Amino acid sequence: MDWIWAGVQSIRNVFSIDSGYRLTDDQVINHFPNHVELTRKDLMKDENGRFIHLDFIPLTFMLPADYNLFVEEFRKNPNTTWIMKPCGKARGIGIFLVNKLSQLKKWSRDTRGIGIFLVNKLSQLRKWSQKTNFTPPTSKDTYVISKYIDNPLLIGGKKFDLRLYVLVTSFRPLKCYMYRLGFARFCTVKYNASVNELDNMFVHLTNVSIQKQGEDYNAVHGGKWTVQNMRLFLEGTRGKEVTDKLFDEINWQTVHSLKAVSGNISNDRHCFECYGYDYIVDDNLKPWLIEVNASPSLTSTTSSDRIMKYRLMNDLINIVIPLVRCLSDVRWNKIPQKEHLGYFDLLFDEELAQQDALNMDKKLGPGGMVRGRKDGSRPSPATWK
Ligand SMILES: Nc1ncnc2c1ncn2[C@@H]1O[C@H](COP(=O)(O)OP(=O)(O)OP(=O)(O)O)[C@@H](O)[C@H]1O
Repeated sequence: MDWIWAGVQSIRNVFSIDSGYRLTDDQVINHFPNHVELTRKDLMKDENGRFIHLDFIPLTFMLPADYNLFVEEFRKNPNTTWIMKPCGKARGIGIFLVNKLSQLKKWSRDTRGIGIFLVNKLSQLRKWSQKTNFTPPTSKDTYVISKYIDNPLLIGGKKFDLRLYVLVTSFRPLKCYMYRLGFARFCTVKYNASVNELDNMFVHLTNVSIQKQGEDYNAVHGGKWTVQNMRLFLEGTRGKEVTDKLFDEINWQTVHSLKAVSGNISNDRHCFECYGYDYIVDDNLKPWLIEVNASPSLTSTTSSDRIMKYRLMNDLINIVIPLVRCLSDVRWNKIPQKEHLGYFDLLFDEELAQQDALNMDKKLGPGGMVRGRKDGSRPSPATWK
């Protein structure tokens, strides 16, 4: 049996028709062929090729392609701050905040090859393409610009985000697991939304690679808190009910982001994926999905980090390997017994949900209706549909 752990670059070679490589019945690999559908900043589209707009993802535009749409939106709310991110990069590289259109114009002048300009006639485009010998922008040239969540929940006055690990063993039917040992990553400098601090990345970006460069970085705890400690803190300060609701909402958003792309993913049974989900929680305790990483970093910055990542790999192997052994029969995507899940919890099993729905229909009879919860919160995992 072969367990292949490949980088996202190598995956293209493995699945390319030219490589002539075919996975055998006892081989599994850690990415789906087109996993980028969920993780590339500019690619989250539905099966009809339309951008997915989910109310838990900050409003986002592509630049330069959506510049006009962006300007329209900007003018509606001129006091909003936006965050610009280069599409093909990670670890906070090339990110900056914008709160004036003039900053964007300056950026477009300073950035060779990505002139932003307004077009209202096709003839202008034609002229431009002749002049520039038109080549479509590559991911290197494109940026996403997203509404900046400027009211993050602060702990000790500092902004943080959550890194959660989600294992997907099948997209159709969707089967996914949430890891209990995720963590919160804190900024080293107290949050300050004032315009003067917009350039201060130690205030705004929670990436460890950025924070590590700051004077106040603490190498012992690495500016991290386990999700479990975060949960306890929130239960103590805000109450159990709202804390449970927050984490239910995070689980629900995760499932919905996966379901949104599930129709587009090549659901190869040799593949599994361990995604790194990044969430920011705002001061109303609403979680916002910021990014999904297909290759979450497995390097460690502290000793507890090392132990956690070791456990993560161990638990992941314990789930995936038994599934590989049944690749050629119907058991290949069965959910393992609870005691074999380690720190993973089953997040969603579409087969189970369909079965539940069927049973519910039978119970209610024709025209029956399933009501939501009285407090308006989302239903529990077993019945997510
Ligand atoms: N819309 C937003 N509102 C507030 N903060 C944001 C927003 N988007 C990103 N950030 C902050 O910027 C950081 C970097 O953003 P993001 O994770 O999207 O970029 P990245 O460079 O791809 O990082 P990674 O290495 O995690 O892939 C986040 O960790 C978060 O702290």
